[in-house]
Amino acid sequence: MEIVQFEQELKDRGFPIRPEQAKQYERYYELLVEWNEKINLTAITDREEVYEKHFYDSVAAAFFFDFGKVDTLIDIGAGAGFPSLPIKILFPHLKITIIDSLNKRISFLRLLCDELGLQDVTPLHGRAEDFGVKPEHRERYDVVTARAVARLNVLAEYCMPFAKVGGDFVVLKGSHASSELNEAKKAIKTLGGKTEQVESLQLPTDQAERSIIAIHKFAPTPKGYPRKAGLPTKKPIV
Ligand SMILES: C[S@@+](CC[C@H](N)C(=O)[O-])C[C@H]1O[C@@H](n2cnc3c(N)ncnc32)[C@H](O)[C@@H]1O
Repeated sequence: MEIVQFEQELKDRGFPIRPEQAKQYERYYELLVEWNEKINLTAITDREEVYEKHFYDSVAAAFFFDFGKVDTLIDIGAGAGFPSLPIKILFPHLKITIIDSLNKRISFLRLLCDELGLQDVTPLHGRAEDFGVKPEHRERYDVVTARAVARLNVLAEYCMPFAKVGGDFVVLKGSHASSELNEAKKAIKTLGGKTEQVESLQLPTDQAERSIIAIHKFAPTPKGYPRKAGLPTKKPIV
């Protein structure tokens, strides 16, 4: 989608952006493409595709979940910053923590936040399973986000431990959301969650189907979760 369409779509959805925010998205695009030549960040490098499949797709979570009402957000496996950093540009008050197991991507995120002047973003290198048992991160966040990291039953084990009781896990998925949700029912319940909302939308020009799933955390995650690094993938909760 063209930049003007991106801005218009956001405006139509109730999120008009200021010129400084438009500049932040533009600079994000430039740095993504520049750094992508040195380290593998994304397969998508065309400007219009990045605006639609990375920026628009990320901020679409805000069409259904009110990030204005929360303060702290952690993004698990954010890679080049998706979905949390396009959301941060739209909601500058958010305090963001990012965890990714690839250190080169974390280095990119640090530089990106400096260049874009994004405050209160803390990128951390490591695995979700290791951070999720640390008292300073466990059950400390209002909202946990993730996109394109793992199937939902595995992802729930990575993400749910970070959410406060009363907080939410907002996950961005493609067209397989309902089968993944079925498969993840037991994991979500075991980890203290309950699915509250599943919303679908189509990307405006690509027409690809996208889903946003909001899982509410109503009870603490039992102590044994997350299990040791690698186990959630090897033996998902079924
Ligand atoms: C396919 S990329 C998706 C990146 C981004 N969320 C997006 O939508 O473009 C998956 C990312 O998750 C990270 N990742 C995978 N498993 C992880 C784990 N257990 N803990 C932390 N990061 C993980 C990888 O390093 C990678 O950067």
